[in-house]
Amino acid sequence: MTGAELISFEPATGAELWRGASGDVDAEVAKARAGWADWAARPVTYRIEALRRFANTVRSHHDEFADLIARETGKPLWEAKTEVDTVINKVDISVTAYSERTGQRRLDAPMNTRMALRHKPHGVLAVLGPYNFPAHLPNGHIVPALLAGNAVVFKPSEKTPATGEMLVRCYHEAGIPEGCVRLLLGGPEAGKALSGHPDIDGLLFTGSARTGLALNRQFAEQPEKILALEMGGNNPILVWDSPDLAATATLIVQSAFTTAGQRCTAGRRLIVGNDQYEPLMAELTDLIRRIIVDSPHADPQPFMGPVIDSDTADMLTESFLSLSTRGGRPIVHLKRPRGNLPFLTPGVIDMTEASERPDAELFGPILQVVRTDSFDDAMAEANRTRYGLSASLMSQDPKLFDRFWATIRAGIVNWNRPTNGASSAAPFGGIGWSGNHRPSALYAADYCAYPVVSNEADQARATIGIGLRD
Ligand SMILES: NC(=O)c1ccc[n+]([C@@H]2O[C@H](COP(=O)([O-])OP(=O)(O)OC[C@H]3O[C@@H](n4cnc5c(N)ncnc54)[C@H](O)[C@@H]3O)[C@@H](O)[C@H]2O)c1
Ligand SMILES: O=CCC[C@H](NC(=O)CCC(=O)O)C(=O)O
Repeated sequence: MTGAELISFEPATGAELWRGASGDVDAEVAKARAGWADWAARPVTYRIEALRRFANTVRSHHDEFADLIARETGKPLWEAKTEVDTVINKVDISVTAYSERTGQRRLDAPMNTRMALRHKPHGVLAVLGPYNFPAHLPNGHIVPALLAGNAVVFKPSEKTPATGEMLVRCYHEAGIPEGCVRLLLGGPEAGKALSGHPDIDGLLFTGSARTGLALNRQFAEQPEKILALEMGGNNPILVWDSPDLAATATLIVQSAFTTAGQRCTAGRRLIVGNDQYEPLMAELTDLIRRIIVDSPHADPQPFMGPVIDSDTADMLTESFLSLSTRGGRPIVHLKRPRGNLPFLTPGVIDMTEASERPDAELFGPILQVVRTDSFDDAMAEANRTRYGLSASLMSQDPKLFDRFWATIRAGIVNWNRPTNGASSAAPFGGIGWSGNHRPSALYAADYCAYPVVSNEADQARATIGIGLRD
């Protein structure tokens, strides 16, 4: 039980947006436990219908919801609208995934018997959400979890409690029982108490590698609990013999700076052959100069808004400086144009000659560039990370893409496409410090239920034919 006050501020103005009290972990878990059995016992068609009502409820609040997300995260309104669309679309995608991956079907069986494969829910699942997609990403766990028959205790990021609250309100307004989806407000301490609670059956997490690794340790001796970790990335973009460098530059900007670089799949490291370096930097700097950084509701709409808060902006500014003190050469300086407000303009820094290239996810609009002589060196550089979420090759050569695909260590491997903007209709996840081999999106169905195989016959029949005395 905490009860401590929680306040969220609009990054773009610094104004207070929302204020409320942190929740009571024991009470929320107990309510979910009490609500679970009835929900799990309902036929899946009932749960599908309830979730379709949820999609319609969100649709009916579309503009209000997008406005809130834009205010609370600082992302542009156009982008917040796409986040709400993704929340809505998640329902149909999850229904398809449920039946394809975890529904029920017959398996081959000996004569006079049957074998059935069915799936059961785990029970009460905790969901911990990040701030960058405060509705879409937790919803990407919650919808498949509910569909499979679990109850959920959801703790949104302490930086986006208002969006978390609105998401849960939509489930309840749609008639999903209050015992099935519980909202727990609070910060990391509430997260720790929830993830360590003895009465949860698993944890579905989206957030940083630092937190994910701590959770991995916490769950190490609890094999009975499911743990799905969706974490960050230090994602490479490799440019090699790309014929249209203007188009390539747009894909790089889209990868690195959409959502002010606050996407787990953002392109963080640009690796480029020496002969294309100069013309590519010219295209890139031209394009970056045209990027509008402004408030979420500004007209014209900006490409990107501020980062989430001033502490984060301070940390990113210091990180950029620290990269230069290690020998990085700024190509486009990261700037903070509006005093203490957390607006940042994109920064690009050449790290080729640096004494050290730290393998850290800088979660903001910073792109590090490395030049190489050979494609092999470029591949080695791309794989020089403990993370492994997304990677892109920009090249016209299909043979290079074959080599890239075979050698790169990542869960999303793209060709002449951005590192981000992944589809909900495909599996989504990474390796290394990016996840624990429980991919989300289409494959979220897999970690929301466990398979149960039944060998069945209508009546008992004698089966031992040999080895018995008369
Ligand atoms: N792979 C993905 O799908 C994906 C998607 C979005 C964001 N991310 C990653 O999320 C990060 C940004 O989000 P963030 O800063 O909110 O992440 P975070 O790890 O700081 O927080 C995520 C959630 O965990 C809680 N938490 C923090 N410390 C905890 C602890 N010790 N025990 C239990 N709970 C704790 C937070 O309160 C929050 O709800 C980035 O690293 C980004 O790459 C990953
Ligand atoms: O910040 C991390 C998510 C980024 C986003 N990925 C998805 O939305 C995956 C699809 C899903 O979970 O439904 C992206 O790649 O931009």
